Amino acid sequence: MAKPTIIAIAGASASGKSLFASTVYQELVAEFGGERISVLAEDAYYRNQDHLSMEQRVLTNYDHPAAFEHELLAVHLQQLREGHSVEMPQYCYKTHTRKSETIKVQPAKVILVEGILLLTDARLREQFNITVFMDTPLDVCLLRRIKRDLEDRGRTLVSITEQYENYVRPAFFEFISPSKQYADLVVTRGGKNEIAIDIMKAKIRALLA
Ligand SMILES: Nc1ncnc2c1ncn2[C@@H]1O[C@H](COP(=O)(O)OP(=O)(O)O)[C@@H](O)[C@H]1O
Ligand SMILES: Nc1ccn([C@@H]2O[C@H](COP(=O)(O)O)[C@@H](O)[C@H]2O)c(=O)n1
Repeated sequence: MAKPTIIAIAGASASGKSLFASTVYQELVAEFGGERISVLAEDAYYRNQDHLSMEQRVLTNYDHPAAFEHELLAVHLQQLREGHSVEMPQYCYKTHTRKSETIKVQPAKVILVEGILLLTDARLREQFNITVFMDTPLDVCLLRRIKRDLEDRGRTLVSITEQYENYVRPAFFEFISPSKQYADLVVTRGGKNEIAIDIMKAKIRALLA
């Protein structure tokens, strides 16, 4: 197989990365089938915390680069680049650790990967051929994050606001926002920006042609 093109989609929490990646992925799978494009999530590479108590897990700063096993993600991207499948971990936001099952990700001509800190790590940046930054206003992200964390991640309003003030907002200014300099493409208005979705699909179609 010819070397794949790895496309990274970064940006703040709840900026629309997953929605953008999954919309592009699903619409292209409908056209080309599932064998030519794969998706990975940086969140799947949060460090395993099985050895910690629940009280300790809650105290982890999940917005700091140290929370991620980026070294494993870099190895997996390299293995996919070389045409090997990988076992991507699965993560549970309610237990703050990995599930016991993994998901097999097949090598493909185009690989999408999305996550908050992807562009902050030079080892990962080396692997990316195209980089995208979701530039959604932080107040919009916060409102979406509150709704999502209440509905999907088993959080309370108190825990969401404490985590946001202590970790999420500071990490945006320290790590995420400065990493925008590494983006080839900056997308405004989140994961429903249809023009940006069409541009990304057109680029991928050209790569798959
Ligand atoms: N442009 C948009 N308009 C309305 N809702 C959006 C938009 N982009 C994302 N969302 C919603 O906001 C939430 C967070 O989006 P998501 O793609 O999961 O963000 P991220 O992966 O960056 O954390 C989801 O519920 C998603 O459906
Ligand atoms: N146990 C965890 C792990 C991560 N988070 C938060 O998830 C955010 C990253 O995921 P997005 O889908 O929002 O990009 C990050 O900001 C962490 O704070 C968490 O709350 N708990």
